[in-house]
This record gives sequence, structure tokens and C-alpha cells, in this order.
Amino acid sequence: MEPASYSTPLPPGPTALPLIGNVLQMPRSAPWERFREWNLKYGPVASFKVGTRTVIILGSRAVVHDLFEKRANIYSTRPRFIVASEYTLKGLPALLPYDKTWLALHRLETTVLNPRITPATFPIHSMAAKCLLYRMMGDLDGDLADHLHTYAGSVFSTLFYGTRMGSETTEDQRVMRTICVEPSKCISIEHWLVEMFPALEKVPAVAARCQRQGDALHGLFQRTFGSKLKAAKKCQSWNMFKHLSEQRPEGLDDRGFLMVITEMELAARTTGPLSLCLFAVMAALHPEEMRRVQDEIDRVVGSSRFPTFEDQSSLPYLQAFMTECQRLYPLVPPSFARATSRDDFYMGFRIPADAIIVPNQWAINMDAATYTNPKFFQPQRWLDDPSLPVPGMFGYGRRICPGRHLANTGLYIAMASLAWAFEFAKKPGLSVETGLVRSMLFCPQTDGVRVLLRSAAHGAVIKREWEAMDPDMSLHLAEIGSVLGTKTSI
Ligand code: HEM
Repeated sequence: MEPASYSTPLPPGPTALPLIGNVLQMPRSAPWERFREWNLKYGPVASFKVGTRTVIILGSRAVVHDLFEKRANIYSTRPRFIVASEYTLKGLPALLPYDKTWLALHRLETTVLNPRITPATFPIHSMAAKCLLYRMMGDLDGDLADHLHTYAGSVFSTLFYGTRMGSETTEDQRVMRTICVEPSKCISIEHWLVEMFPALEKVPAVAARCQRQGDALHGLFQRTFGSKLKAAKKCQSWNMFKHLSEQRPEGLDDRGFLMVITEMELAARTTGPLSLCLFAVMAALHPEEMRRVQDEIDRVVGSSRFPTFEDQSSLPYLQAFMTECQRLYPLVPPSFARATSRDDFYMGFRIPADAIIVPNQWAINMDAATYTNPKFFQPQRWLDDPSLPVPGMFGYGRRICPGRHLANTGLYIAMASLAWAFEFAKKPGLSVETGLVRSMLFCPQTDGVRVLLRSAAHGAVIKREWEAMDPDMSLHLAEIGSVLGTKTSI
């Protein structure tokens, strides 16, 4: 580590105005594009000011690795987000500083988000994929995004609460979708202003609005997840939330526990479906690439059965297509911000304690020195050079997404099944760029995607599998429970 000195300059960046800093240079949408410009101009570690706070933008994979992995003791905490951490999402583990409370809650979550259970979840994911195909086949002109959200809903309401496969209706998942969208307002650009000018919190009207929003959201979470949790505890089958409530650490009150449940619900129900929406949009926009994915699936799987997890290693082009989607359009383009827990000195610059650290994932994925023609959708690049660094879509270091194993499992089988069963055609005007960026999440719009069944043979398999399906998942859930070493009630 370089010698500490307070005269060491901050990383370079655009000239800041007194008081407001660089606020006027911040675009209202896609700020990660401006961050990239600054990284290109000032270097891979650049800084700017928003109000009184220092923001450090990291524009290269090597720098993110140095700081988030090698200096994890300094870079694993979160910034203090006034609106989100103290009002609307108070108690959500993802927003907590890196301290004993966070460690205890994180340990609790990883009790069930444990990679050891992955193979035991295969039957549940596969069954949900079958339901997805059956529902879509019967509603080809329907709302594609709805179906993709229902897929995630089926998987997670079975895993989290032990419900029968497919028992969650489209209406249930619409309600959940509305709930999931609400908190994203807490991280909108507008709210950042309050975060950057903490004095605004003292303005009575602002404080009252934050309080109202917080109370409303907490009320919603308590009602929704509180009653679902009650049902999970009574459920005969093993389920994740019953398991978690049995492992609940001493000192964690009902409200705190419910925020753990809320966090897992929000994460599970938003991220996966959005990745699937992106997959469908990219399939429609790049028919020639999708054709290659389907040729591969036809060779390996054929049309008389569904793709399975055993097929995964034989479908490298599908994997390349998925990875290229994630590189070009990362779900969380600037990734999630971190903060420094103390002063640090890096590359000759001072990174002050409490600085907000933004690992600009989108810029890293656009690095032309790593990815030739980075703006082009070229799945083949992953086969030509298997040593290419995979986009860090799940974050880094100690705060890396604990749900990544489950997420990858669900994405693979859903994407393989969708590509096996359907063609995705482009309606006039479809563009991935129109994908709405709701706060910091990229939300691809699927209205411009037309879905067609690939053949009558595929349709017959979907129907046959649906008719043979047993929606009772309790044996599979018991298997997950036994991997985790719990007694089960069946
Ligand atoms: C495609 C799917 C997903 C993506 C792209 C994704 C991405 C991310 C990212 C970028 C972070 C921040 C990591 C960091 O700060 O470095 C994160 C955190 C988190 N994710 Fe995910 N995630 C996904 C699915 C899931 C699922 C399915 C779950 C749970 C069932 C989950 C649970 C969490 C939790 C609890 C955190 C907070 C970690 C903390 O306490 O700081 N995620 N995720």
C-alpha cells in the first residue's frame, strides 16, 4: 500500500462547482455513459463531486479487482443512502454497512442460497420451465413479460414458501411485480439528490415525504410477506423461509427478519425475469445468432424432448449468446455502489473515507482492449477466446450476489427451453435501446417481440409434458432440506 498523506490528491476528474460539485454535468438518464467518458479522459480511477460527497468511478476490471477483492477490508461497505437505508428500505441487508449485523444477516441468507443445493433445485426449475412453455403456447399473443415473471414466481414461490408448482396465478405475480417496482424509486436519480445533499433531509416537506414513502412501503412489505411467511411456516413441505425462520439469529426481531425475506423476494423476482426479457428481445433482434443457438439445440436435444441440465455442457453457443447479452446490456449497468470504510491510497491518489465507489460495469464490458468491437453483439467471441473475462454481472468480493447460483440455474433452463420451443420475431420499431432504465436497473421492453411456436412436434411435447406433470414439489423440497441437513416433515 502506498504511504498515506493528506496532501495526496484525489483521483482526477471534471472541475467541480462550489457547493453543488458536478451535479449539472450528471445526465438524467444512463449516467454510466458519462462516467465512462470521464474514465476515458481521466484514467481508470476518476472522481467527481455531487454536493459535498466524493464519488469515485472505477472504469477497469483490474482496478475493481484490486480494490474490491484485494482490499475488501476497505471497500465492502455501502454508502449511507438517506432515503433508501433510513426510510423506504430501512433494514434491507443489501443496504447495510459492512458490520456484524450485515454479516449475521448475510450468513442467514447464504444458509439457503448455498451452492450445494443447486442440483437438488433442478427438478423445480425444470418443472417451472415446462409450465412457462405451456402457458406461453396457449397465449402466443399475450404479454411475454408477464409469462417470464410468472416463471420466476413459480420457482421462487415453491422454493421460498413450499407452494405447489404453478399455483401462483398471473394476477398474484402482477401484484408481486408492482411491489417489486415500488422500492426501485428509492434509487432514482431524483432521490440521489437527497442523498448527496443531506441537508435536504431537514426540509420538513422532504422529510415528511420520505417518511410517508417509508411507512407505505414497510406497511406493504409487512402485510404481503408477513402473511406469506405465516403460510410458509404452516406448510407441510420443507421451504426456505420456514428453514430460515428456524435459523433466525437471536436478537433479530420480526421486522428485521421480514426485511431479509423482502430482500430475497425483491432480488429473485426482478433480476431473473428482466434477464429473460433481454434474452427474448436479443433473440428477436438477432435472428441469425438465434438460428445458431437453435441449430445447436436441435442437434443436441432434438424435438421430441425438453432440454435438460445434462445438456448444458453440450450447448456452448447458447451459453455464449447468454453471456453476450449480459455483457452488452448488464442488468445493473453501474453495478451497486460501495463506500470506503477508511482513507485509502491507490495509484498515487487518495480515496477518502466515506467516498461512494461506483464500479462501472457497463464501461468495463465496453473495454475495446478486452472485447473487440465491444458495441456489437457477437456471441462467437466467447467461443473464439474462452479466456475472455466473463462480465461481473453479480458484483464482486464480499458483497457479491449470494443468489447467483440459483439465478444461473434458472436462467439456463428457461433460456434453453424458450429457444427450443419458440421463434422470437421482431415487430416494427423493436429496439433494445428503448429498454426502459428504471432508476439503475435496465428493464428491456418485450412489447415489440412476436412469439411463434417452432413446430407442431414441439407443441405436442409441451402438451404431453404438461399433462404428465405432478405439481406437488414436496419430495424435491425435502431433498433440498436434506442437503442442508434439516429434518423434514414428510
Ligand atoms: C440475474 C439475476 C441476478 C443478478 C444480475 C444479480 C445481481 C446482483 C448484484 C450486481 C448485486 C450487488 C453485488 C455487489 O455489491 O458487488 C447483488 C446483490 C444481492 N443479490 Fe443478486 N442478482 C441476481 C439474482 C439474485 C437472486 C435470485 C437472489 C436471491 C434469491 C439475489 C440476492 C441478492 C442479495 C441478497 C444481494 C445483496 C448482497 C448484500 O447484502 O450486499 N440475487 N445481486
